[in-house]
Parts: sequence; C-alpha cells; structure tokens
Amino acid sequence: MIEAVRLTKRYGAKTAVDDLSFQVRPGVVTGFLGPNGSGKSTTMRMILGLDRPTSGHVTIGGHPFRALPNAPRQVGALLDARAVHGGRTARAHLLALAQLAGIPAGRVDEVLGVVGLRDVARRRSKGFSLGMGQRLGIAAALLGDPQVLLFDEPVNGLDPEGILWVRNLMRALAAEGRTVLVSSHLMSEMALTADHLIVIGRGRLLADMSVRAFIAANSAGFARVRVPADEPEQRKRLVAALTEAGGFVLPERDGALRVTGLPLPRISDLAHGAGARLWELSPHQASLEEAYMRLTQAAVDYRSTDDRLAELGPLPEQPEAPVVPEVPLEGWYAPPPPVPGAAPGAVPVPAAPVSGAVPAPAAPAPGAVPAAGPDGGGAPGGGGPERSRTHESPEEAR
Ligand SMILES: Nc1ncnc2c1ncn2[C@@H]1O[C@H](COP(=O)(O)OP(=O)(O)OP(=O)(O)O)[C@@H](O)[C@H]1O
Repeated sequence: MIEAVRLTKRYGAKTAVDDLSFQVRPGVVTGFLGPNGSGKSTTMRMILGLDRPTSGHVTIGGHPFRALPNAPRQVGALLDARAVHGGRTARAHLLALAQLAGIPAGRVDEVLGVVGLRDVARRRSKGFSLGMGQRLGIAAALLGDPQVLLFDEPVNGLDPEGILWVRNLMRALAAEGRTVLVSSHLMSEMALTADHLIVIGRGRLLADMSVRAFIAANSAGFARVRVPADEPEQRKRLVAALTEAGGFVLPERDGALRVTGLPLPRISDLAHGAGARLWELSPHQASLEEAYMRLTQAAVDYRSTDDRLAELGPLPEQPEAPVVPEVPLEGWYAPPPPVPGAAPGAVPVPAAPVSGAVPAPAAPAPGAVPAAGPDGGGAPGGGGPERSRTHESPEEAR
C-alpha cells in the first residue's frame, strides 16, 4: 500500500502539492487524475524518493521509498518514457537497468515479450515512435516484477490497440494483488481502467472514491430544449422564464438550450406559460468527462480563451434529478434537430444516447503479468538515473 500523509511540495512561491493525504490499496487499479500542472508527477516523484516533500510524508508498505530494501523488486515506475539513452538498443537499455538492479538478462527478454517489443529489441530507441517508447518504459517498470507499480500517463502516444493493451495490463497486474497507481488527465480513459479514483487540482485533493461512486455522485441530468430557429422572441422569453424559475441555461452550438436544475415537466409548463413552442424537450445525462471537468474546473491552470466548459455552472442541487432512460420515456418528444425550412418532424425518435461512461469489464491480458524475477537493488525499475525528470530544483539535486 502507498500512503501519503499531508504531503506538501513547494517550489519557491509555487505550491505544487498541497496537504495531500490518500492511500493506494493493492488489488485494484487506482487512477490518479488531475488537469495539467495539478501536481500528479510531483506526487509520484515524492512517492519514489526523487523529490523531497516540503512537509508531510509518503510511504510504500510503511517505509519511505529510500528505506525500502531491494526497491526495484518492490516498486516499478514509468515516469517519463523519453528519458532513455537514444543511442542504446531497447535490449541494451533494459540490460543496463537490470544489471544495476542485479536482475538476470533472461528477465529482459521476458519483459520485451510482455510489452511486444521483441522484434525491435536490437533497434536503437532513438528511432522509436512515442508508443514504442511508452512500451519500453513499461518494460523497465516491470523488470523487477514489483508488487507496487506507478505509471505516469502510460497511454500517451499509444494507438487504440496499445491503449487497450495498457488497460488490460494494468487490470491484470492489479488482479494479481499488486498496487497499481496510474496517472492520467483523461477521465474517460480512467473510467475504463481504474476501480478507484484520486482526483487532484492545484495540488489539493478533490475526490477520493470508487469509480462507481464518482459516476453516481457526478452524473447530472440535464434537459435539451429547442424552440423554432425563426422565433428568437420565444426563445428569449423561455430563457427568462427558465432562469427566473431557478434553472441554469446554457446555449449549445446548434441553437438548442441545455437546461439544468429543473425537471422536464416544469420546463414544459414554463415554456407553455411563456408562449414558447418547443421543437425538442429531451432528457440527457452529462458525460463522466464533463463531470470531471466540472470538478476540476476551478483548478485548471491553463485554459483556452474559447473554453465553453468554463461557462458551465456548478452541478445544480437536484434531489429529484431526472433518471435518464435507455429508451425515450413515454411522452417525451425528442425529434432530430430541424432542417432549416422544413416542417418539424412529427414522428417521435429515440432520444440521444446516454453518454455517461460506465467502466467496461476488462479482459485478462494473456501473458501480461511478468514472471517472478530475482532479487536486485538500486533504483526503481524504469526509475534509474537515466529516467528521473529534470523537475528537481537545484537545492534538491542529490
Ligand atoms: N522543479 C520544479 N520547479 C518549479 N516548479 C515545478 C517544478 N516541478 C513542477 N513544478 C510545478 O508544479 C506544478 C505541478 O507540476 P506537475 O508536473 O507535478 O503536474 P502534473 O499534474 O504532473 O502535470 P501534467 O499533467 O502537465 O504532467 C506545475 O505548476 C509545475 O510547473
């Protein structure tokens, strides 16, 4: 188990990690989520003893990383897949790490097979694609057959087949009882890979819960409402009535209105009262990615000036939030967007599909879990001298 207690890291005036406490348990994949610059890598480096906390502490199995006996057998990490000596072949790179940690050469060939790099094992890594580099970094992390694994953005640069492979690998490693911490800034990917989520923003803990609980807590319902495009006055009156009644109204790109905070029958009554004809009134569910963006919205450091999500309000209090059906509710009329000039369609069609992601059952990865390796000492698998990032401030360089 990994345990962080009031972990804080400051770089001068910048607080990268702020009073962060969490536990990462064995047997499940824990997703470590946060926007760019939220402190994920800094936290991982502190877990691995590569950065010293300003205050607080973090332990693996009850010990600080640097006090762990045989660290490479206990902890493997992928921090930065680019931190490889480009002139070396994939095999030579792994052999060098294995030698440092006292791991026999046979294990190198094993992990090359596990990550699918056996055919290119004798090619120099500087010619590798981003995805091949990620696979090499994962191979390095697996080298010591460790019980605790940390992966910083492991799917970066991978194609869909590679992403699925990583997902299955993470789940297979956790199913073996290992502790697996995977960072990402993509909620959709983590919803498919992780069982548990730790979400941070600006270095602070925003959520620590199971994926299931996150979905239940954050899937807000909303209504899509559409008035005839050539009736701007009706639209204006409707927006005023909805807002007056406590709803939150956001215009969508195609001219529809997204309404939260009001049940559909109430929206219908308000539209009637405002003399607005409705061409669409349909229930929808916010996607998990959107819920995540809402959660982290106030903690995003880098934002485009054209960011429409910034306009989305906070999740409304919805004690009676509409349940989104798999099929349209009887009586809900949700036609496709009207074609300009055409009469509104009279035949009800199914509402838009529910977009809330649900964790998919992951297939086991055949041969994904490496066999036991021998004892070794030194740096964590994949976290050797060549692999550490250059984030460390000068006063900490050891
Ligand atoms: N050595 C350093 N010196 C000064 N500031 C740093 C240093 N390392 C990290 N930071 C700052 O700390 C904050 C957290 O950075 P970190 O790399 O941990 O975030 P992250 O969540 O991993 O981001 P990303 O998803 O973009 O990789 C950022 O604002 C970053 O600029």
